[in-house]
Amino acid sequence: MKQIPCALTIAGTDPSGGAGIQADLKTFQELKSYGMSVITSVVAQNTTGVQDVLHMTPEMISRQLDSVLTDMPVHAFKTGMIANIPMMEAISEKIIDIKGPYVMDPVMVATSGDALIEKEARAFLRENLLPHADLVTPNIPETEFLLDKKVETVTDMKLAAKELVHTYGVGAALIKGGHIKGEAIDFLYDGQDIHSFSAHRIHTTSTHGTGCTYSAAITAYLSQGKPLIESVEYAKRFITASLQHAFDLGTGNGPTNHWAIREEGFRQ
Ligand SMILES: Nc1ncnc2c1ncn2[C@@H]1O[C@H](COP(=O)(O)OP(=O)(O)O)[C@@H](O)[C@H]1O
Ligand SMILES: Cc1ncc(COP(=O)(O)O)c(N)n1
Repeated sequence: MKQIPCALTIAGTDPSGGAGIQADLKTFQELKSYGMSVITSVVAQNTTGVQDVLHMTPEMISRQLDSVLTDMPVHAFKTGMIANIPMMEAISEKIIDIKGPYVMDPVMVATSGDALIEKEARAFLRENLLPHADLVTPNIPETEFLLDKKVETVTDMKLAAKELVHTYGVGAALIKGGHIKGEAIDFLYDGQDIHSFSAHRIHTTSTHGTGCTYSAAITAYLSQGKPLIESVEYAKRFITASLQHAFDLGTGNGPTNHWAIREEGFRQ
């Protein structure tokens, strides 16, 4: 029987469907991996910002992880919003048993500017969860929080990727350049070489959930057994198309278009 690629996301929710668990599951589905999810926080949010948050207990996160891990294969998984230290402890205890690659999207602040992680938890994430990850995908502000220094140029981005791997023990680091001027260029350091992934900057305000969708696409491709560099390359095309055809929905920063590859018609 054909093996079904299975991808898991451990993240917060977005009832308006553009970010978090909802974006991840849509992306897994679109890219033909079987999607599974463990919810860390229920977030009342939409394209304009975050209205309220309810955190799951660490016990409930562990129970959800047990439900998945005792019954289902996980060929790759990602983490997104993990708001506090007890949640991080619960997650790090369970994920060490998962064999598939781990993609960490170190979610800290929503596009709207609302904080999604407690300040004291940032260092804990870096010291305790990051070393378990095969890939971390910070945007520029997240890279600055993780390394406690300014990242302003492409040279800074490349150095930051190397520092995350060599000093903090993550397998590979992809620094995303959505927040600097010019080309939308991302740099991946895999422990050996720097690889760049570039796209023309698209003039759109529909960027809600961009980081979630990108890391979910990488996770989907990894769950299918594609190598890291190829997974990032395909995911970059996916996120660029999703931004190019982004939906004009909501009154704030609209969601990206998870169906975009059908419109672009490129092969996966
Ligand atoms: N306006 C844009 N045009 C094209 N690509 C973009 C644009 N904004 C972001 N990207 C790309 O989208 C991905 C997410 O990047 P970024 O915005 O930095 O992350 P986040 O959503 O986590 O803040 C990266 O590949 C980045 O280069
Ligand atoms: C639950 C959750 N996780 C992550 C984000 C970040 O979204 P973005 O990719 O726009 O920075 C979000 N808004 N909500």
